[in-house]
Amino acid sequence: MSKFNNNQNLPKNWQLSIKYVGNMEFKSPGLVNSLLLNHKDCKYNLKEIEQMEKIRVLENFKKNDKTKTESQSNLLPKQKNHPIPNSIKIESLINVPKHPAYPYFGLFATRNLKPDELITPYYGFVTTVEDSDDSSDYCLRLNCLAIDANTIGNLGRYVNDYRGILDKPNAEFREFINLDYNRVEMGIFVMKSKNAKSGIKKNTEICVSYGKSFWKTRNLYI
Ligand SMILES: C[S@@+](CC[C@H](N)C(=O)[O-])C[C@H]1O[C@@H](n2cnc3c(N)ncnc32)[C@H](O)[C@@H]1O
Repeated sequence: MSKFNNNQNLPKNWQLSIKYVGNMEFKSPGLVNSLLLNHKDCKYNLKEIEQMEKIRVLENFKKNDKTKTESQSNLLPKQKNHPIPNSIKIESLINVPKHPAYPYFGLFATRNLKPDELITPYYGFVTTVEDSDDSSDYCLRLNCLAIDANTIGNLGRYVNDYRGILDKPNAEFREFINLDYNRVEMGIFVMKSKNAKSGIKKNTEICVSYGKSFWKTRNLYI
């Protein structure tokens, strides 16, 4: 067991060299202010806030999948941990040599996921964009902040890009408002669709698009 993950329930196939977190871990406490809806330093304007989906994340996950909340010590005051979702799992690709992310991991659905459903928030180590590591394969922008799940993260860090796996992405990164904290977060959502039959079927890999610029800097899929 690594020094990071003592006394914690970890998702199956979680790599022990990575610290599992059920919430964002801010480099300094003040950074959260730019995400807080009622804070003077909030970086989002009223129109942007109005347009974002508002979700009571803990309630949502407890209701859909009967997940339990874990406790953890090094969070900001009043932060609870997001439960490990039961609706997704990390799968090793060690026996899938044709998979473009072989021999590492991918994120898969353990039940049918509905169109537009929040699959998981994306958590990791949060810094300003200036302080972030450009070369990280796990780094996402959230306005003036960067969430890097390279060494600290949750299940979201295992989502692969669709290229070479699916014809098109079945999920997407999207900002939303987590009403548990009244703050903006980044989430992985099932693609929206008017067709109730779409969504993501059980045991399918969940794949987003990282965007062309991600691959351009890595000289792949260009
Ligand atoms: C956020 S990680 C995804 C999880 C990663 N597969 C793992 O096991 O940790 C991003 C990295 O996964 C790999 N990857 C993801 N999607 C890929 C794809 N479609 N083709 C090739 N490599 C991919 C690349 O190495 C990329 O830099």
